[in-house]
Amino acid sequence: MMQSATGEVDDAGGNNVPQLLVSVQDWPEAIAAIDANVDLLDFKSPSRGPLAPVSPTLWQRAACQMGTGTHAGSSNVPRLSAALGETDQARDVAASVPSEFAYAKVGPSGCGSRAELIRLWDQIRNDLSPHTQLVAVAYADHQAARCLPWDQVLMAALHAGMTRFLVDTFDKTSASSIQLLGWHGMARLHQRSRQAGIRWMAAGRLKLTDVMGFARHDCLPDGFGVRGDVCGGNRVRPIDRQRVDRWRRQVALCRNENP
Ligand SMILES: O=C[C@H](O)COP(=O)(O)O
Repeated sequence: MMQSATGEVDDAGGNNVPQLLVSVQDWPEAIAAIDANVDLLDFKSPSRGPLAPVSPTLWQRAACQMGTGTHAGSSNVPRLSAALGETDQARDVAASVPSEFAYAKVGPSGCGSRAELIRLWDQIRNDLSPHTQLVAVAYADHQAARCLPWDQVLMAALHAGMTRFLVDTFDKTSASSIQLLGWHGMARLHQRSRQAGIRWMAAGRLKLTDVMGFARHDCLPDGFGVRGDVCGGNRVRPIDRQRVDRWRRQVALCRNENP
């Protein structure tokens, strides 16, 4: 078992990083992702926004089947993650997230100050089970989302005692997080997260070919989050199992090259 700078034990097993998170919108997609051995199964409704929630019924189903590790036919038990939506929507649904979920994420759009963001996180954390960790989300296109840039979200997360940080994009029709921040920005983000002892995950219209770019620029995150690229570019279409397999192999390659 590996312990992070924040004292957290790596529950995925030793230096098994980076990990792969795949966002799914229904149960057939969840089964495909589980069978492809993803590390994190993230429930999200991609046609309704960057971090829109699925119905609580689907959360319950996942909790029942995965919480007990009884998904028939697969030995893989990924950890569960719930996208809660942006601000008010997240406030409405947070209390319905089953305690079997390891992580939840709230979109920060419209939170233009650190105080506002921390108030939102406090409200959501209050409604989540103590077993569910809230992940701080920054949008690389923060101007489009009318929220704070990533470095200020990271500092706020540190202040609020959060230990996980996701960089994503708000506008899913435009640039990727890499195009928005550049490799220089990604390297800074990586360095600042490491200094802060916060685990970070890269997302935001990433492509399979980007994975090795992170390795080349010496800024491999603790995880990659993907949806659009495993759907063949259109994130509202169903995920393609072969594409998930390719992502899993590529991420595994990083693991082997960065022991
Ligand atoms: O949390 C990860 C997101 O679902 C990424 O979605 P995307 O790859 O379509 O930008």
